[in-house]
Amino acid sequence: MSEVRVKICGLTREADVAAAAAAGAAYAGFVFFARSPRNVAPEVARDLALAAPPGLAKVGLMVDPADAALDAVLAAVPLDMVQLHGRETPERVAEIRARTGLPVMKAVGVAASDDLGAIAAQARVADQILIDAKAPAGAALPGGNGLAFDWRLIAGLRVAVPWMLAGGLTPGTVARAVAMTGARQVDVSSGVEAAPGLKDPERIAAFVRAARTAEAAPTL
Ligand SMILES: O=C(O)c1ccccc1N[C@@H]1O[C@H](COP(=O)(O)O)[C@@H](O)[C@H]1O
Repeated sequence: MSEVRVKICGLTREADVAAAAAAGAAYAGFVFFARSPRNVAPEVARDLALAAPPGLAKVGLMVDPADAALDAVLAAVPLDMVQLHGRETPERVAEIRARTGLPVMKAVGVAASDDLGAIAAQARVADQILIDAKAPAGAALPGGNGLAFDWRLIAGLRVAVPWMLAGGLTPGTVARAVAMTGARQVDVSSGVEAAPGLKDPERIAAFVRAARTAEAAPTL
């Protein structure tokens, strides 16, 4: 079985990009969302993206972006994928995919079994699905809250496109999350930080190691 692929999200400094690459991450995420402590201006993200070595895919995270915001980010930053973390409908996901010409990963928040239908609906148009913990009502951020959900809800789930598990993962929990869900890709932000927006290279390395040593349970 191939190794679990890791995305380190919310990178704000060149040293964090270097740490993600050195640890063996497959994806580096940049957040374009003003309310986030990980928000980066497009010009900053451009420098970070240019500092990323080949093989590290650059993902731009946006929340319900207007076309003008999308265009501004895409014009400045050499991205490999767009991550949509808002309330984008499947129709809007398809539109953004066509507009940007990039693969789109659509985040779906999960708190209960009722939330699982959205995964199948979005998988009809998105290139990848990010299964994240649903943000609590009134949360300032739709993601990046360091909260996990009940992984049993998605144990054995089949998704029509590649998917990634996110939500409150840490170096100490990621192996169990992979074993319980069968995830072959995982995404982390808060769990590898020294402070909001500042990654810790040792935690990044420990996370990637732990994710890769995890044995996934077979899907049902
Ligand atoms: O990280 C952020 O600040 C953020 C802001 C707005 C939407 C999503 C955000 N992060 C994404 O949330 C998940 C889970 O993060 P965590 O590990 O629980 O902190 C992750 O996919 C980030 O890509």
